[in-house]
Amino acid sequence: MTDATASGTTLVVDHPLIQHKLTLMRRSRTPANEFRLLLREISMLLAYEVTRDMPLEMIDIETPLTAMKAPVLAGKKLCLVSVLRAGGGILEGMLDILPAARVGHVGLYRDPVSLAAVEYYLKLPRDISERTAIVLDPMLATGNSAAAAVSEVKASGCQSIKFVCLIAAPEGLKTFHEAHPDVPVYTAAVDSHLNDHGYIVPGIGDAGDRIFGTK
Ligand SMILES: O=P(O)(O)OC[C@H]1O[C@H](OP(=O)(O)OP(=O)(O)O)[C@H](O)[C@@H]1O
Ligand SMILES: O=c1cc[nH]c(=O)[nH]1
Ligand SMILES: [Mg+2]
Repeated sequence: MTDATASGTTLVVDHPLIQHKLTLMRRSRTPANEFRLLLREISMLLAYEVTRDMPLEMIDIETPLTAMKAPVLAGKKLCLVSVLRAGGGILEGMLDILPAARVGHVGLYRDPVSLAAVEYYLKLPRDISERTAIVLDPMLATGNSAAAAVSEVKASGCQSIKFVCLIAAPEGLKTFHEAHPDVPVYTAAVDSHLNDHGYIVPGIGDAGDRIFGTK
């Protein structure tokens, strides 16, 4: 499902396999090892969707039987940008499908009181301006972290950017699209709302804590 407003595009990847696996992730009793595996599997399926418009070119090859023209990926190469920590959970599955992609990292945590994104690390490939960047973070809650991560990628000169998450909140999508109307958001679900602490409801809880078992 695609929701395109004047201020930006949200694509909800509602494939039944993704929806089934997301339900298993949401359950509070799902242990960290299963949670990580499910996120990795969903990320492979999201990779399939976010790369759907990658251009192809024809090259000459030889099969054991004959010569033929066959399609290979053309044009801009990819850079996956993982928002630490929780973005690492999506990065693994994306790299399974896109092993030749370069990888950048943006370290951000959410100030628990102001809910502002605080940056503590940045490392992007030198040639990122020649690539399409796919920024990865499972949660888009207030949208502050996603908007800050994409601002860093833009500041590096990259002009072709997509954002991939697992769950987004309507409030955060509005904030994000207003800040970056040119960057489409791919998500497995848009949930109901944010609670008073900025957590997505019904959500999955704190993605980083659930991936790494830190709570
Ligand atoms: O949309 P926002 O309101 O900014 O919230 C989303 C951010 O919160 C989580 O990170 P967190 O700050 O918990 O850091 P962590 O990945 O280290 O746990 C999540 O992974 C996002 O980066
Ligand atoms: O619901 C939320 C909101 C922010 N960060 C998370 O990990 N989960
Ligand atoms: Mg966290």
